[in-house]
Amino acid sequence: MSHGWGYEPTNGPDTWAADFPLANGPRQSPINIIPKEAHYDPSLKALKIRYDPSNTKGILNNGHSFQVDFVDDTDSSTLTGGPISGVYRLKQFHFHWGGSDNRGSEHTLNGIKFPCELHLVHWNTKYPSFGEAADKPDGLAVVGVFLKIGAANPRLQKVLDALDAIKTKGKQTTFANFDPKTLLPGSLDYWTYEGSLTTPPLLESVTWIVLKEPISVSPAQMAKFRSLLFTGDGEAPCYMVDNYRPPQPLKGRLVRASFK
Ligand SMILES: Cc1ccnc(S(N)(=O)=O)n1
Ligand SMILES: [Zn+2]
Repeated sequence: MSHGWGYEPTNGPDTWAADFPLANGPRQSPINIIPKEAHYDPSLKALKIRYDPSNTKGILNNGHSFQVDFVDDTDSSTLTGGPISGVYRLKQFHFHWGGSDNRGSEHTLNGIKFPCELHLVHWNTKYPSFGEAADKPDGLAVVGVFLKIGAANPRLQKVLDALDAIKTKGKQTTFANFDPKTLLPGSLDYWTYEGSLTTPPLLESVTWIVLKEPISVSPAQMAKFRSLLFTGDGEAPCYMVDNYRPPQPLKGRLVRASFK
């Protein structure tokens, strides 16, 4: 029985191309961002992010990360402006992190890894649903935020306090009235490029919007991320760590900056 994809040596990023040939495609993510090689584009608009905390639906351990899901049947939690056209609706947010503080992010800056990276996933409402949008070249927009070791971040705590209830794969619990905007840094300056989902099916449908300014996370808070399990109840436990894909070839793509 073929095991599913994951982040272990036997099923990790270097093996994904076997089942997901897009892994070697022309617009794969993440990438290493080299700020000096990014092109300032004065035509890029400011990001407009409006989230309604009452859209928060729940929190789930999906066996690869954990995600906070949002009701997306109206335009009440949206991303507009920035490099995108039209209205994109918030679907969920999740994180990627390392087994220690020297790794964990998917995007890197001048080759530097952060301990963690937040992804806020949005889909283009020109399509009827996330599922319909997910395989279109302009279907998704993901806002990426780096987490940097520093003071404890009080805005993360409500999310981290919910993790005890979703320790194993498949567990979910209620999670309500959370405003993901509180997780964003003060500056919304960003880099943007055309890329893909960073986990299978690796669909090349994502306009990436990576914020320049990180938010803080403490070592103790990172330990909380690492307390989750990849494995389900009754399976030999495997801690959920190093759930990140390394940077992929740029293949001639332009990385634009919204700031000088
Ligand atoms: C919803 C979803 C699926 C797969 N991968 C991603 S990611 N890591 O590119 O944001 N998001
Ligand atoms: Zn992600």
